[in-house]
Amino acid sequence: MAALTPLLKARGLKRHFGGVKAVDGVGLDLGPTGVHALIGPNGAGKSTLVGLLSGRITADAGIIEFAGRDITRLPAHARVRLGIAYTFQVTSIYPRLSVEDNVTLAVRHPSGDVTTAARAALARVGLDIHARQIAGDLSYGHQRLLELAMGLALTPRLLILDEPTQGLAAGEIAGFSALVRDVARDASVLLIEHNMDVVMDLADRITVLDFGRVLASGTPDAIRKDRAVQAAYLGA
Ligand SMILES: Nc1ncnc2c1ncn2[C@@H]1O[C@H](COP(=O)(O)OP(=O)(O)OP(=O)(O)O)[C@@H](O)[C@H]1O
Repeated sequence: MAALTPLLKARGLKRHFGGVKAVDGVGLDLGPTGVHALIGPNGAGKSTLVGLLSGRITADAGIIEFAGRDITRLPAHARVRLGIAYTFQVTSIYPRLSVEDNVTLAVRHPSGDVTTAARAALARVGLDIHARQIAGDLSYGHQRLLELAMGLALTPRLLILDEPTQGLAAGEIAGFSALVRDVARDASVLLIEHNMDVVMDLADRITVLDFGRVLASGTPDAIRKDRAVQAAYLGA
């Protein structure tokens, strides 16, 4: 994998908010497949970093390349078109619309058969039987699956999941993890996650942020053994 060109490559990314160095010189390589987890204490800069990668937040400095192309200044919608999908930390569905309409709306540029893509995405997360239901009536766990379907309908090359298991029951987490593992077979998944069991179970690689900087990056095993990570984050 190290010899392959990464799908996404970020170097020297910076974003400060007043005196707060939310992201302060971060480099990141994401492979074309697999799960890369982004972890770190509250306020470490995880959400800001994914905001920079998805284009919702503009960088003060640094460079982001996606599939060999400089996307640093591209707006978010153009990045979606290139294959970067993003699901939010809080549910972002349209509660009054049907499940299927939510997914159809998520596919912004209507080239190709949107309905087929929407149905395939719903089937993949197991919500096809709820397609006609009003999204706001779904259970919380199903709403999170709907969000995943909205991301998958874009057939992303990179899927960014911001705390996807937050608020899910243990049984739901197992199902969700299986799905993420399946998605990561042919796409890159960047997972922001506080649940360390989920991280250690799913991640091929982990990057640890602390105070807006990369504290460590490596395999789950290397991260678990890393002294600086233990001291700053894992509390071991
Ligand atoms: N729009 C903003 N304006 C001012 N400060 C901000 C803004 N966004 C983030 N910050 C600050 O930047 C730092 C990093 O925040 P960020 O949300 O990226 O961290 P995080 O690792 O995602 O935290 P959490 O795990 O709690 O979601 C924090 O100190 C936060 O208060």
